[in-house]
Amino acid sequence: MSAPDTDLLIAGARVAGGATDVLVRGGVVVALGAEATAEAKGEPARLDGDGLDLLPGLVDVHTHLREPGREDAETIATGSAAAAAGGFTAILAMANTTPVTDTAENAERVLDLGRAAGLVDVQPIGAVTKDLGGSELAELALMHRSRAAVTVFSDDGRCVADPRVMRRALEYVRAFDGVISQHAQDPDLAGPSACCDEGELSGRLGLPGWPAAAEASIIARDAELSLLTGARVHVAHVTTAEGVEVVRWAKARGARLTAEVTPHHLALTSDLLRGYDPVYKVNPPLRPDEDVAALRAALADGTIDVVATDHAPHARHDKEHAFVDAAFGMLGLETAFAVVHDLMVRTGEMTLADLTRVMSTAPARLAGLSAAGHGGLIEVGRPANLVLVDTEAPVTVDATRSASLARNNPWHGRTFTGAVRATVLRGRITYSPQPTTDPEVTA
Ligand SMILES: NC(=O)N[C@@H](CC(=O)O)C(=O)O
Ligand SMILES: [Zn+2]
Ligand SMILES: [Zn+2]
Repeated sequence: MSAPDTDLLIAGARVAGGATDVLVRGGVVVALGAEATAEAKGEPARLDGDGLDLLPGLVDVHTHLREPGREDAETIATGSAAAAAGGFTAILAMANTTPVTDTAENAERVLDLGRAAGLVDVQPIGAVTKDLGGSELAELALMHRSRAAVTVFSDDGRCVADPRVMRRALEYVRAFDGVISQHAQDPDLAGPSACCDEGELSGRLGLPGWPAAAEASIIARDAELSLLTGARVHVAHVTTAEGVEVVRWAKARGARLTAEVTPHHLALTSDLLRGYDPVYKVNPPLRPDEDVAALRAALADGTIDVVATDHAPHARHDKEHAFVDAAFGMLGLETAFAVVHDLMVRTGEMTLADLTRVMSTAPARLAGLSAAGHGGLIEVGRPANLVLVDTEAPVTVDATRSASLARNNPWHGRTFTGAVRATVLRGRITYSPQPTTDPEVTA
């Protein structure tokens, strides 16, 4: 997507603490402070940053867009709009579409659809195995060498359970410093109908569960395989205290292992399943209080590197079923900033700079998007991928008003402190609910 012709002046926002003006031209930050206002040409588009904080655009390493295959649940365009509304400037699209993103051609198609939508950079994730089958490796190197330049691979939705397949995949991606994002859950440790945390509650609800050991054992195995191969492993959606402990141990041993947590696993507990509402059905499942507390502590102390949404849109007729029959997954792009800010920053467990690290800088680095101008500092010469946030504003989530096509939103009716006021992709305003002097450029 080309940069807009007019300048963009973001006036008076706090950048790393101090209020300043930021001038964007040709998609790049060209001046900060007094120079920004002085140098602005003609009638620049304006964003009023008074009382707001300007951060590098958020980056999500775990998004499910349902295109191709399930455009009734989400398209690349609607998912991109949800991402922009959530303050994201780049998202990684998971491979579990129909067809699966397991070839260079399929990856390029996702990339091109993302560019056509033009609201966020959509970077395809490649499947580890053909058709997510778990046995035969997908075209890893071809996907990497394609225009899509795939560096993150995942069979997410499924665990790469076979250790020999995981080892071979790691050996392949090590050649170009790729990374495998693992849905860490041993399928042999739970029946095929598992749908909640295995524990006291699953017994009471009469639902089959996944034990924490199913997560921890795969993380431990993959840490060993990372040490063996020298390749990078990323643990998708960690959910248990045991899992966190294994991540800590793996890092202490020097494994090239990173880990992510979702906003919903940081905020919601398995108690919510008492009402059998399928909106709370997600894979891996919501866990009890002790696990949630361990996840928050691990995010705050840096054991968990990134927050990722695992945005998983579903059509109504797939989600609105009896609990056991409903699809797994919940929406997350539009609410991630509010939830994480409210839970971790407003409470004092993290600073806004920490949030920027876990939601922008670290995910950008993980996905190899730093060079493309995601994450990192707001400084002259850097691409203007930015988000303007209000850390004081209350936001009440209304599931009926969403840029996403889907409505499986677990946050409906909840109020959080922290709102996205505008998102900027290479100087273009991709989301802005507030009036600007140039209404033409508002999304
Ligand atoms: N998170 C989910 O519950 N569902 C995901 C798959 C996944 O992330 O494992 C989906 O594709 O719907
Ligand atoms: Zn998953
Ligand atoms: Zn997922």
